[in-house]
Amino acid sequence: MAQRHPGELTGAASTGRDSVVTATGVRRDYGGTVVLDGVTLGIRPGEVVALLGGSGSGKSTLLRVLAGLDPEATGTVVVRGRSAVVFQEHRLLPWKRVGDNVALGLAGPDVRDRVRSALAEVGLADRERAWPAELSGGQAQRVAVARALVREPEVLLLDEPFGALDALTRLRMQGLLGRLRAEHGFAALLVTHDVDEALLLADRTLVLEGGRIVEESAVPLSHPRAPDTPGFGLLRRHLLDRLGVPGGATFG
Ligand SMILES: Nc1ncnc2c1ncn2[C@@H]1O[C@H](COP(=O)(O)OP(=O)(O)OP(=O)(O)O)[C@@H](O)[C@H]1O
Repeated sequence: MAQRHPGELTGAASTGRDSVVTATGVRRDYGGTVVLDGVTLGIRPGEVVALLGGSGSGKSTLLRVLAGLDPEATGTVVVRGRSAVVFQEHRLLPWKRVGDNVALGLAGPDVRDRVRSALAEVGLADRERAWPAELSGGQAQRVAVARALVREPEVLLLDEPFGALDALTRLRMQGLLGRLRAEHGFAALLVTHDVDEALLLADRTLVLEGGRIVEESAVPLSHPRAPDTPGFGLLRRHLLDRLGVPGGATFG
């Protein structure tokens, strides 16, 4: 896998120079089974792209490649600026307090202030000294978001970040992510199974199937969005059809 630095991109992809993430011809197989078969995509600065696809279609594999976590993949990935990853599981270290988890790997005199500010942004200003085991699932995932935010990323890579949460907490977290994105302007790749989540948050949706991006749709809906936002139902039906859930949309 070629991981290049800004300035080295030679215009190889149509996704090109105005992208904060550019992947070109990404391939990955596991023991001869091809999971990614030449994926090319770009994400523009500040753009939220939702990556949909059936179970096992390779969404998490692609996200790991974009995060630089898969040395076995081939192709080219260029990420301009800092990126941070949020996984479905919070991945907090149980032996470190919340604040120390958020501060992990950071250095400098202002780290504590930055940690406090990130925790305040996710509504957990008062939990800096708590242990991960003392948090609810939603709170732990908010700490994971704070840990990503504190790095001031240009790109957030989100792998089913709310997939393990109950429906109500999930809705709240979607709202939080939308607000943080509006305030900070980071770009994001959001891996999700949830068509509604994709349409609530994304500027564009991609569908991964057979190792390739087979579908790309703009989501030209105004914010804030809800399932009764005009146009939402049509897009929902289109995506569900594309994902092989015909008739799955009941409104629009
Ligand atoms: N470490 C691994 N070793 C072998 N096969 C793997 C490995 N990781 C993933 N796979 C396989 O690669 C395929 C894609 O997996 P991946 O987790 O990327 O899919 P996904 O679209 O994220 O799935 P889901 O939506 O169910 O999380 C699956 O068939 C999976 O079994």
